[in-house]
Amino acid sequence: MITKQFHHILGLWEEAKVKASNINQPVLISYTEKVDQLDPLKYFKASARHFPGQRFYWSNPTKSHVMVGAGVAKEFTANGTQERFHGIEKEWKRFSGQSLKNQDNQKIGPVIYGGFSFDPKKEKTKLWDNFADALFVLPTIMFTSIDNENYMTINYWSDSEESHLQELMRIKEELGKGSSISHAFAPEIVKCLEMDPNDWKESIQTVTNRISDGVMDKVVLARELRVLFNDEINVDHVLENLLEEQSNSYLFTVERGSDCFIGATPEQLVKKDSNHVHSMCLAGSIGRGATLQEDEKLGKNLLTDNKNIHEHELVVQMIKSALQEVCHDVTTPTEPNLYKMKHIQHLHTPVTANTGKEVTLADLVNLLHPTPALGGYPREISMETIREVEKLDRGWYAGPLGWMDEQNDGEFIVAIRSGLLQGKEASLFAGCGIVGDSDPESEYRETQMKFRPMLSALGGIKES
Ligand SMILES: C=C(O[C@H]1C=CC=C(C(=O)O)[C@@H]1O)C(=O)O
Ligand SMILES: [Mg+2]
Repeated sequence: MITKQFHHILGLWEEAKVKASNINQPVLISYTEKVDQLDPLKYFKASARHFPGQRFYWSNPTKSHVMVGAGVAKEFTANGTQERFHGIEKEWKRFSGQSLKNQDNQKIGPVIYGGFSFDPKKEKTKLWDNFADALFVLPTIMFTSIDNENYMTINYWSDSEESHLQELMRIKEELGKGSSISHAFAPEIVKCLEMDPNDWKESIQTVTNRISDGVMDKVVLARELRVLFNDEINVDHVLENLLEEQSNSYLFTVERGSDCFIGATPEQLVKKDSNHVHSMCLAGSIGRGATLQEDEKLGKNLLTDNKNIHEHELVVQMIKSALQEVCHDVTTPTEPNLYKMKHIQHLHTPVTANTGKEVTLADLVNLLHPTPALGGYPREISMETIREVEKLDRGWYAGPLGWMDEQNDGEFIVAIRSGLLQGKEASLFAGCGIVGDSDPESEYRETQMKFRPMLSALGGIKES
């Protein structure tokens, strides 16, 4: 039976075929419909059956924006340093600029999502083989929830087969029902491997010495914790735990075959919504207290601690001056406030600005990444120092991860508090901002604290 909806889908397909032959390239069709309330996690779980290893999850801290993508309608990649941000944007524009849609809702349409490695110049290891320096996906099917309104989008091409469109319709109906399979048994940790803590602390000392010599002001050094389990890690289960425990963070999951990059980050890099730009300075950390009084005391200590204020201020200055290059009305409060999550609290300064039509999302990411919250200050010398001193392959850890739509709006976060899941292994990453008076021992403890969100979601630490 041909439904009215399928008739519409076929109609757009016929229209796209004509357009494709005129412009001599395949034309993308993006069909969106409003759907009833649907739990995004159930949708994410359900999509594993048809799109194993090809799922994406994104939610902002307030959950006013949730996206779940599945399948690959098109992939956009770039490797190496040359213009990777603009390269992806340009290629996406080439297709999205010619796309056909079934409705004029400017909010919902085709979206690509993905991420960038932290530093394309760093020597690569095999660990991140499945994650290119720039990799974005236009999903086959996407669920979007914006301000509690829910939509399903299917993306197909002028050169698709009719049988493929029928199959898409069928899968869309099935996914709309969701799946509530839950996994009661999480695998157990067999072993945790880390580089010798003394070697890491020595590298902190090397950097503080250089900072004291006036070579630079700040460098962020990270370390990796490799966690081995007695069984395969279940992505759905980890995401479910993160959703429960890290409600004040952006949550993200990018599956690439048997690998999955997942995390719960509090840190936004940039959001562009028409001419409005938002960014965030997040640097300077302390733990959470067991009682309200203790917690407030810790927060107060952080707000008045000179080392942390300096670590934070370098980020504020850099983000403000980077945005001032292409924006006007760059505004921040004069003092940082506290951003609290389950295991940690940070100094936080929100930034807003306005920009002109000619400025693109890639321009903004290119200007901002890496901020001194992940790289250091000044940028070049701190990046060279990380390449030289840090004994790990960051891959997508601390890189920009996010989405862009066809109006060139979108949002990128900084992919920290994250881990790469590969079968029975998880590689977790955590870093901290090193300034002149950093103490190696307390920086080490700070990274331990930053591993906790992922360790806990993996079932690795028992919460008190
Ligand atoms: C580099 C990380 O955190 C950054 C973000 C917030 C606070 C930070 C700090 O206090 O050192 C770091 O700059 C990480 O979590 O791996
Ligand atoms: Mg710090």
